[in-house]
Amino acid sequence: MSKIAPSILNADNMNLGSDIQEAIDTGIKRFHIDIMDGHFVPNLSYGPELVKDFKEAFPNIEAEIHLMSNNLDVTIPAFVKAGADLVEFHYEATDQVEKWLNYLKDHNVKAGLVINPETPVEKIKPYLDLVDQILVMTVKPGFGGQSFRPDSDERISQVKELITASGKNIKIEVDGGIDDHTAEIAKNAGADIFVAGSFIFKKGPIAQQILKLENILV
Ligand SMILES: O=C(CO)[C@H](O)[C@H](O)COP(=O)(O)O
Ligand SMILES: [Co+2]
Repeated sequence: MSKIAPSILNADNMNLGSDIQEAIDTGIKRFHIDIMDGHFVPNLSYGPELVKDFKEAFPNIEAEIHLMSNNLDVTIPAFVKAGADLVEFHYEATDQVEKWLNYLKDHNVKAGLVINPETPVEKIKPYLDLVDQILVMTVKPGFGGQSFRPDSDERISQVKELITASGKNIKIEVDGGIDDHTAEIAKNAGADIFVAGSFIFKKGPIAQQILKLENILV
């Protein structure tokens, strides 16, 4: 299974279905859908209708929701109802992390916890029994096309150590500024899943860009 989760944020909105299909044709099984609420981050993106349409069009492909919202009472139930396969929300967005991780488990949706670059890595420790995935942000959330932060490899290694010590099977995902150079840095630090947006959708033919990443990640 591909370790790459393309972020559609920088895909061509007027040709979104065909951009997604082109990526699927290379073997992609999961897409990363960035939800920005204009409040937790200073940008706006998609709503639950997009996720519903995605699942209708591509029922066998995973929709991973990166929820950049602090209005979780509204947004988590809405994206669960829309058919999300995995929802990852920010540690920084709520003081009810445990409640929302349990909500996702109760609804048979995989649960991820996201940490921003400034958040101490140890903050994830109390939640390792409840998560399927930890997303280590490698840029400040809110915009595509930023540069991978140079302290990211150390943070990924620290998350890896915490997960190994816990004995749990939790995936580490990285998001922000991933290309065929930074993917290798993140991989060597212990990342399992690689989100890439502008590298896949803006820097060349989609299939060719995915292949460049696959070659690094084998
Ligand atoms: O969560 C995100 C931004 O907040 C995006 O997933 C991320 O930025 C991907 O885009 P790129 O690969 O262009 O950095
Ligand atoms: Co994202």
